[in-house]
Amino acid sequence: MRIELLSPAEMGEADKRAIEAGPFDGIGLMHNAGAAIAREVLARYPAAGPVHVLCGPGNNGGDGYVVARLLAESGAAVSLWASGPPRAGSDAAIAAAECPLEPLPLADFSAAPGSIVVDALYGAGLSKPLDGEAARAVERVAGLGLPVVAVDLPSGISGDSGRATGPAFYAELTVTFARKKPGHLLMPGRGHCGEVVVADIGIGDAVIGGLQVRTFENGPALWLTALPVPDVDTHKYRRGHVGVFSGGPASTGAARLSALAAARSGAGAVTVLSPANALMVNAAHLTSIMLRKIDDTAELEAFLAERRPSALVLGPGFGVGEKARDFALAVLGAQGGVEGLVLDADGLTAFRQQPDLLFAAAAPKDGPALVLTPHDGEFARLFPDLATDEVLSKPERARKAAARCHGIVIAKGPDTVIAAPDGRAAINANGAPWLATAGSGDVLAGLVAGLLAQGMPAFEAACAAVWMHAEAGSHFGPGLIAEDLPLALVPVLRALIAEP
Ligand SMILES: NC(=O)C1=CN([C@@H]2O[C@H](COP(=O)(O)OP(=O)(O)OC[C@H]3O[C@@H](n4cnc5c(N)ncnc54)[C@H](O)[C@@H]3O)[C@@H](O)[C@H]2O)[C@@H](O)CC1
Ligand SMILES: [K+]
Repeated sequence: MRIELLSPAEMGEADKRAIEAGPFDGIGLMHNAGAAIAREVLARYPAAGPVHVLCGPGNNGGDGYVVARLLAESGAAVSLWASGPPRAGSDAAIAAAECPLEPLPLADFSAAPGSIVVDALYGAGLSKPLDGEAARAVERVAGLGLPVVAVDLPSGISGDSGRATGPAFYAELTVTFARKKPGHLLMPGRGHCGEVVVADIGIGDAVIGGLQVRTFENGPALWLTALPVPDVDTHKYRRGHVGVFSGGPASTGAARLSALAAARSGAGAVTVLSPANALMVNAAHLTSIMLRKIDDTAELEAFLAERRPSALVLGPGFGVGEKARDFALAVLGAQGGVEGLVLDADGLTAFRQQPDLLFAAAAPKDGPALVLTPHDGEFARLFPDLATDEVLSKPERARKAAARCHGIVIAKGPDTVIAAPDGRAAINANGAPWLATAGSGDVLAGLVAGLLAQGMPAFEAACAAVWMHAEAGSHFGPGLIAEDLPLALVPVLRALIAEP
């Protein structure tokens, strides 16, 4: 698996352990890093004009000296601009000494149109916003519209959080080492990186494996083996039964979108649980999906006992209030059979005054799994302190929220993060802007429930649902509305199930 995302601290540790393990020492790794970047520059810009390499004072700058030397050796016209000499005795100082080019002061940086910029100012060591000559260099490069190849990370972007606390380069290509970092996938970092290439610089899989990394890029490698595939002799109720709570007569569509998605995900049976006054509206729009009247907790408990649904969705179009809270707590307190509850939209907002009530109900280990699917606004309603903590990255926020609510948190957005109470987190990177459409979240909630109902573990189910949902949206593309999504899941599922 190469889906681990290394924080800058973990990457530093990987460097250290790789050096201890050999065969490469620090300067050896730096030579490999520089060579990988030079190779990409030569391959992608074969007819390039002059290349301007901007070097910072640390080891990111060290990589830059190697790139400048190798490009010059290959016959390219190279200018070297440095913010100052590297620290004596560092690997960067060795790389600078090996580079025959005379560095020019970064403060004087200028370049003609048609040039290429290699950004080796700051990488994993970024500790404060870019200012002074580095900030001016970012401005000049942007003003000239020059293509930028970033070494490790575009300078100004945090590898941990993807945040830009000040000016930052916009790269066309970012070449990073061993594994991606969270900052390559989190916004706004992802938008600054351009294409991201991961170069092997001699840090082995065994070294990475020894780090016990808890952050991953979301993709099939993370959950494919847990994806439910029906046995030949299966029965519809063995494929899981999903119940989706419907809102009143004027807001039933959201529940049906969830129900359809649950059905398309492979759940054997799906029932829309409707208040009496919305039964006719729901009945007029449902065919293979079943319908049952539920107006109060007693009717809900009877349904849970008789029909033994394996997962439920509460929230889409449901309305905010006591009924939402009572139903959610009744599901979480159900004895046996219920694998999970997906709480979305109104189901989340309903607990804004008393989130602890919800979190306590999800605490028992043998109870149904809780999956929350908040967008930023809903997240802030349930976890106001975490939402306003500017120090935390999005994965750290989601992790803390997951631990607090004893459930899986799907923190939605262009860089959706899925986190588990045990500290695992996955960052989704196949999101498509087409998904920003009304009802898209209802489909996601149904999809999670459909996978949960088929026995997929909650973290894996949440990760798989987010990825498949995004994949379906990207495949469909322009014109997508939420009604299209359940059917657009079919080719995505087919391709996954066909994978060896
Ligand atoms: N042996 C190794 O450790 C290897 C490191 N590599 C490179 O080394 C980089 C990390 O090197 P460093 O840890 O030296 O860190 P950087 O080169 O990113 O930063 C160097 C130093 O600059 C200072 N600094 C940070 N942000 C600043 C700002 N905005 N303005 C002014 N000064 C600032 C800090 O004191 C920081 O330690 C990686 O990104 C990668 O490019 C690669 O060569 C692979 C091998
Ligand atoms: K950089």
